[in-house]
Amino acid sequence: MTVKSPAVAFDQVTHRYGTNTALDALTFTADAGRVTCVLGPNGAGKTTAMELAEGLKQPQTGSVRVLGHSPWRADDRHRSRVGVMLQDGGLPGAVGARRFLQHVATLVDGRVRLDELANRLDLQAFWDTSMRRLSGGQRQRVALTAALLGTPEVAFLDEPTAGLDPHARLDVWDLIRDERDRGCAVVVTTHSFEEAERLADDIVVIAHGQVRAAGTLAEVAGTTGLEARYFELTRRTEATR
Ligand SMILES: Nc1ncnc2c1ncn2[C@@H]1O[C@H](COP(=O)(O)OP(=O)(O)OP(=O)(O)O)[C@@H](O)[C@H]1O
Repeated sequence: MTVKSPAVAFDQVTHRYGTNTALDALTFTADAGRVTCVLGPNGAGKTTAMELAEGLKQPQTGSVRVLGHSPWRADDRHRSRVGVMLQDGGLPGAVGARRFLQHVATLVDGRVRLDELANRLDLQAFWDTSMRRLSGGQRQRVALTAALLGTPEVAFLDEPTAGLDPHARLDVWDLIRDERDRGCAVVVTTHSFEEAERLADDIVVIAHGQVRAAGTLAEVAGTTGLEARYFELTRRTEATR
């Protein structure tokens, strides 16, 4: 029997900003064909972990592997297999969504997908408005489309539904499930228990740069439910306040 290696693997990853330890021997995996939701309080280290996996930061200690490669050293071919939605969007302000996404589509061979995603996320409603004039939720949908245009094998989505209205949130959840069902490893950071419960196959709870729990949703939620378990795992003590 062959054992498939995980799509994403953090092994004993420590990352410091000066004297501040953002990640402390962080170890977890995420698999193809599953949605892995990463939960944790503000400052827990989620974005730092995502940025390491996206190849935007150089690892200091430990190993990060995505599709078997070190993301920091990865070439263009590797990058084309990975979709990234950053927390701040990173979108240009002056152009409209249509021009921006058409440009991205030519880079990742995603012209056919652009029509599908634009329909599903209702982008035509603001297609030609310059991105600086879009609402936060509209920009989120453009950023998500850009991340998925290339039909990636791994997608890192940093709080993909933050600020979305309830309809848009359902559309995004459906889309994420379909990405998972076609075999993509989808890694989602979120502060929403509802989102994690409705979307996640697997859960990773991080606090102070360490994994406090990892496993299937049922394993992590246990008998008390995800929210109660989360508060138990990330409880603030006087020493950490
Ligand atoms: N560029 C940076 N320079 C210095 N410290 C940083 C930098 N980026 C993050 N940090 C610190 O690293 C720690 C982890 O931050 P990170 O952004 O990874 O957390 P997070 O879990 O994504 O938080 P949030 O839920 O608020 O997005 C925090 O203490 C933060 O202040």
